[in-house]
Amino acid sequence: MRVDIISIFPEYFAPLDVSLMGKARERGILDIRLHQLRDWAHDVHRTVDDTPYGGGPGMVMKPEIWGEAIDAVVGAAAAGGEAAPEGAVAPRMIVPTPSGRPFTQEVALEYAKEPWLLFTPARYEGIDSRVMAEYGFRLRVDEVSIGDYVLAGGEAAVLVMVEAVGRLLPGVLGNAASVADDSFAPGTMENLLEGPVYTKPPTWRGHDVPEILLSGHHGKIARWRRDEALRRTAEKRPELLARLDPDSLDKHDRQL
Ligand SMILES: O[C@H]1NC=Nc2ccccc21
Repeated sequence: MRVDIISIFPEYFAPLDVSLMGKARERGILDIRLHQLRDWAHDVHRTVDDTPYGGGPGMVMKPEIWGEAIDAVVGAAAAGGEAAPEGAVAPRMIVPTPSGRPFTQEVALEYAKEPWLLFTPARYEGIDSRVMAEYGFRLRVDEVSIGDYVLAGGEAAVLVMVEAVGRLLPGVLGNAASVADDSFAPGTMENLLEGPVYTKPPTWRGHDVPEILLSGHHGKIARWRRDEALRRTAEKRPELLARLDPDSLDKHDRQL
């Protein structure tokens, strides 16, 4: 998967050089390319923002700069100037914004199927809306929020999304099974929070690991884990239980 990120703070993405994402890049599973938005600002101060029409606080990011940057990143491939990723003549454009649709595990799975993503994190009050309108015709533009709170800019949201998507790509996680057992993963754990986890020692400061986990009885362990997931979900996120497909609950579940 190719991932292009255009930002005035490309250094913000240094964390993508380490750990799982770093290894995925070294192994060519993820091809992340960072671009400094100001490279397309031609005035001496490399200005990327201006005051909002209609008044109001803060600044809005200028459409011309974004247009030139996106054309340069996308156009090079679309014009054949640069090898576009296999099967993609244009990327999916993802605009992090508090006013976007919720970013969920389902959206991460959707994005993980894409050969090419373009992230356009904004600072200030956001990007002039005509940029999304302009590219809405040529690319699939998706305005997405990672949560109902306000950040200083979209860069942190891009880090969250790249990690959530990157870890789903084949070969990134050592043990593929761990994707299937994720909280919110489709299938048995869909809409359930993961239960508690334990490792050695069996007793620590007087706290014992639940006996069942030491029993080696895989059927009972799976049952205990599902019970704990249902209990934890009921306690912390009851609204998720309402989304559970009743047919996915067995007789035992219903007794909880
Ligand atoms: O994803 C959003 N969630 C909350 N705040 C934001 C601020 C800037 C960009 C994106 C977001």
